[in-house]
Amino acid sequence: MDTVKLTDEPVADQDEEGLFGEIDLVTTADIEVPQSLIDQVIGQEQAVEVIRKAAIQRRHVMMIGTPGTGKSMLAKAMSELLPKEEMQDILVYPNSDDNNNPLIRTVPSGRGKEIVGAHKMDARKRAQWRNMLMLMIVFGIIGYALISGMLLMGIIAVAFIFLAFRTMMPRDDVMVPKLLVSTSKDAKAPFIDATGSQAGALLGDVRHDPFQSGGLETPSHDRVEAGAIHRSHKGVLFIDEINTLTPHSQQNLLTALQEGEFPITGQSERSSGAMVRTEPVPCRFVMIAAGNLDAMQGMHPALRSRIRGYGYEVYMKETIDDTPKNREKFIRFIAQEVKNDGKIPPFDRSAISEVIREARRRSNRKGHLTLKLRDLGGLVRVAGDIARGEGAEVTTAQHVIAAKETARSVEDQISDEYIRRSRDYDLTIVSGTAIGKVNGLAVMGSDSGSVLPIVAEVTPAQGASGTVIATGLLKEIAQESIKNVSAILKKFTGKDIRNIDIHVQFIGTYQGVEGDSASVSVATAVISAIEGIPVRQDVAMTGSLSVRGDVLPIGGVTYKIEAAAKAGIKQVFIPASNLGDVLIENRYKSMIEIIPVSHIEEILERALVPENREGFLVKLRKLAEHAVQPQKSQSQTEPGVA
Ligand SMILES: Nc1ncnc2c1ncn2[C@@H]1O[C@H](COP(=O)(O)OP(=O)(O)OP(=O)(O)O)[C@@H](O)[C@H]1O
Repeated sequence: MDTVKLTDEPVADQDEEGLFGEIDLVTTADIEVPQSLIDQVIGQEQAVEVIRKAAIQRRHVMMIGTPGTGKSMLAKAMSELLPKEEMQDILVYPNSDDNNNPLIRTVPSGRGKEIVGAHKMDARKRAQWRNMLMLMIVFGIIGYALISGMLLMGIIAVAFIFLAFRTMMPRDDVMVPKLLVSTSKDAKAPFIDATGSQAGALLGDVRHDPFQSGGLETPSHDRVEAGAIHRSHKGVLFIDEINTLTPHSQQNLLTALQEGEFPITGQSERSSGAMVRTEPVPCRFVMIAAGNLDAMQGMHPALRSRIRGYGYEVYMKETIDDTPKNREKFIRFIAQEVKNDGKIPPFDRSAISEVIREARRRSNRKGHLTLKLRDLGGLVRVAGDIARGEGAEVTTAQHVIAAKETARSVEDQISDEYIRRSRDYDLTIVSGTAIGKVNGLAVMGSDSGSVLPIVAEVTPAQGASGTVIATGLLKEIAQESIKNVSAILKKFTGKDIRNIDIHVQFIGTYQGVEGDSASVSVATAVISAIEGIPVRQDVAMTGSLSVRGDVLPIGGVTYKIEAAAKAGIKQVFIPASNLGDVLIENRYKSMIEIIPVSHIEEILERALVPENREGFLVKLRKLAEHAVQPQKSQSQTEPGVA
């Protein structure tokens, strides 16, 4: 069993040669940033290929993946790639036969404004003519009244005429069509983001009219509003988190996709707009639906089937291999973010190295770089802002390191706060020994670790046979993993656990425990409780456990080790197969010793207090020797034991 020495050399120095390979640059200003959006996409080659194909054929696409991996960027890029089409303006006209069924007309791009302008001009002329006529009549009456001395009668007649003109003559703007969707001739295909839209914003709406009579009403065609599906006519309609749309909206969206046109009606039942329904309005858009895996479950099956039948589904990658070619792309990514921001100074080689190191760290996987580039872009911008604030010409590694401190996730900040609180109340003890208590490790959110104390207690069985009772906010996999621990207990304690109930408590699990990475800690805590051997509290551990006691890899190892170091833990046991994933910050390296392990026995040997463990270890070895003979047949039955 080895402990791991991590050097304290700044990474920029360690890596710089290998990191930049053939690339000759002083700062990111030397890197050329591609013009088109699709060429700016990093690491999602498969998605890029799908988008290119789908654009040529005008197919729909569903992109599933983690937020910030470039889904909306690809959707925008698709609108740039769509084959050039004649754009159309959409107009809505009053219908003299049925006021509640406004008419829809499409005209070539740019004509819509001209038509509405011409109608308005006409209406203005008619209004001027009418006003002139009214003035002439009024002056005539006043003149006659003055001559004939019937002034009072004259005033009454003028008022009557005025009212008659206002209420009985049709209003001139009533016949002016409304420009529902306006496009310009040279514009690219529209890109409309309808994420989180209510039914009205998505499918169009007709506004309510509080004055529905007496000449004060607004004509129904004037109250019609286009929806995102209409505004994206001949372009791209992007909907992220598609599962958040109501089933009713999804059903209507499906109809719009199938028909290529969709009438607009008032979406609120109580509004006067609900009585209005236009002729079908064209909406031939390409839909890009996006979301994480949950989105697929919440999606209307018919809508999903429509996309599958007439388009592509693509899964967004979360990491890419850490190869020279991919690192080159990452350098270009930093250059892109700097250029797109426009205000921050370029990054020098040391700053680039630091960002790439962070990309490795955030990938949570050995030999990989993260593709959650929105977050990484955030780090680039914060580092740039710090450099700019200092008036620096270039952004350096120091600025990136400072940015990492500033741009910490809320989970990370909460985790610190939790560590402080648990110290105040002695919830997490990082020194001395205790029976049945182990410092486990957990991940909060996606990038923050925390120490998770686990306590076990053994009592005589209440029922016919012993049970394992776990408390704390445990999700399904965590519950399952605890059941599996009983197989280990039989093997490692040699005791018949039918006569005992084992209680396991996860302390302070406000966020809930997912996954089975606490199973080594549970096993150690329970063995300690059953055997009455104290566990060192200055150690922490993480790892999944096979029913045979092998320690299996887990996620988030870097963040877990950092959390243990922050809490004051001196040694941490991690699965040996996770060793390559460890990319902890330099400042933690001298604070903690990392011990890779392959089997629970290695943990027990180290974590149980030496004075008390010898008898147990001798027994353990004997049990292991016994187990060698029948191991083959036993291993086939073990997985069923829980
Ligand atoms: N693959 C990528 N290549 C280059 N830049 C990227 C990539 N992914 C994300 N980015 C950067 O992150 C920003 C945000 O990404 P984007 O909005 O496309 O993510 P998303 O997957 O749509 O996330 P969400 O689902 O939360 O909307 C982009 O504008 C871009 O600057």
